[in-house]
Amino acid sequence: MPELVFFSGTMDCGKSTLALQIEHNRSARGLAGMIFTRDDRAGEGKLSSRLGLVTDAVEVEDGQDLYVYLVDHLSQGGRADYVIADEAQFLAPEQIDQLARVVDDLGLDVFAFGITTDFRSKLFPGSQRLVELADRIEVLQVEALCWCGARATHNARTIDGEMVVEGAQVVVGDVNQSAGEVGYEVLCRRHHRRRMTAASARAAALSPDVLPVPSS
Ligand SMILES: Nc1ncnc2c1ncn2[C@@H]1O[C@H](COP(=O)(O)OP(=O)(O)O)[C@@H](O)[C@H]1O
Ligand SMILES: Cc1cn([C@H]2C[C@H](O)[C@@H](COP(=O)(O)O)O2)c(=O)[nH]c1=O
Repeated sequence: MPELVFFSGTMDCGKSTLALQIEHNRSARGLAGMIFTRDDRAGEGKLSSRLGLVTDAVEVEDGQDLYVYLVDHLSQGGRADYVIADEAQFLAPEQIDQLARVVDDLGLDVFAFGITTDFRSKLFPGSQRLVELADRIEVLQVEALCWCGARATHNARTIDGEMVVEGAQVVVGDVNQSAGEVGYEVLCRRHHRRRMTAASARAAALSPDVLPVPSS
């Protein structure tokens, strides 16, 4: 039975790498994938992993009907044996419904990859719809870690290493950004709740309040 599978995890946990591996294994067996993405850091029409792999993809536009796109592609003689959708958190809920229809009416597997929650730990609308509709949700096995060593479950947005909680839901960016740029850091829930990033934890550890007082 074809399935809609949602591979989810924090930023930087290997989602795009897995998408590229699925694509590689299937195309090595002569299957043809339709690869969708939206706002990948590598630029328009790209699906990229931090391991350096990249492939071409169809850049999804606002209001684009993904079911109709596939039907048009197939009826013009194109092939599609399965579908990959990376950065699926950026898709509109209607586009997730269209992907579910691709599974049910066209009989294709759809593998969607994305983060579930934003920097305020609120669901992205596309991810919410995936949680509602997916046949299966797979949490990635390679755990990203918080600076404290615990499993990272949340995504923080940072400016100069400090966590921010105001701003637009969508700001394309990366972990390990340079000074002054909007960046991201993955944290465990405890440290996300306390807004404690690696930089603020380091600063707190160096603060005179917590330095050991020499005994006289
Ligand atoms: N230099 C490296 N050596 C080994 N693994 C790396 C290296 N850089 C990144 N990675 C792996 O790649 C993962 C990020 O992969 P990526 O597919 O870009 O993540 P995502 O799509 O989830 O944001 C990291 O969690 C890490 O496991
Ligand atoms: C938390 C959060 C992330 N984003 C953006 C930042 C990146 O461009 C992508 C996630 O990419 P990855 O391949 O999973 O690393 O999402 C955002 O726009 N808003 C957020 O709150």
